[in-house]
Amino acid sequence: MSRQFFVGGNFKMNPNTVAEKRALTDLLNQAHLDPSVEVVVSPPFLWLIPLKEIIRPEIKVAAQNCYFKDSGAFTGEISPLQLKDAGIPYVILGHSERRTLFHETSEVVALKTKAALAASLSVILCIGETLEQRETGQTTKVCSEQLQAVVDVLTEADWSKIVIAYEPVWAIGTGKVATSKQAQDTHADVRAFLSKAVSPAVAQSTRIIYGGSVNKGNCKELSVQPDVDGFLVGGASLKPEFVDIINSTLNK
Ligand SMILES: O=C[C@H](O)COP(=O)(O)O
Repeated sequence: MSRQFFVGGNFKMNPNTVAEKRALTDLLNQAHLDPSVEVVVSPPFLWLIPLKEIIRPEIKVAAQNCYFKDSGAFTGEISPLQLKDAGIPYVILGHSERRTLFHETSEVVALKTKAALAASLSVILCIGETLEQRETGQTTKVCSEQLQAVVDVLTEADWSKIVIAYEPVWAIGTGKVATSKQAQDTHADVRAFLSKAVSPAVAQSTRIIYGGSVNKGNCKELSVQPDVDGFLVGGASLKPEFVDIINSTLNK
């Protein structure tokens, strides 16, 4: 089964100025983008709706987080229903910055994933190991445990709206990209886990994308790996090279 290549731009807490926002929007609106690639950009909450209104229609937008309740006294949070009502189709959940800096456990990520799917959002579900965990041979175990928490609360049908982003923590924002072999091997392990824990059909159809220091220099080699179905791009998604990354599978 062929899986549509997916490129997400996670802007994180950027950009800060109107001029930078305009430059980024103009870049994406004017570039030639491979029409076969699903492109999703994820700005900070404040910019979600304005960006959605001015970005070319084939580019979708994603929130960078949401809570697991529909409404109520949860100061500072945004609910999946509010995102849905605002016409936001995707949400990123479980990013390592949320797990580390904001102490989100795999169980909380699972609750958020379940709530987002219940609100008919699609989810970019992030998993990944630290450097110490990789060096002690725990990569597969860590990724499997992070996924198992989500498997435990979902049905098989729910997986059609999930894109898994494998993002080794040691490669995020460090300039240290995983080698194409490291990425391929881990993606293959994640797919094998899905096959056992959910079903072979879900394993075959679920997109597993790579994130961590992706740039225009390394995207092509990563993109040809059979289990790499796209990218979640941080720093480079704020730069003109994001267009090269979106187009990385052209003429491959
Ligand atoms: O969500 C994106 C990842 O955190 C990757 O960020 P990066 O491309 O800046 O390393």
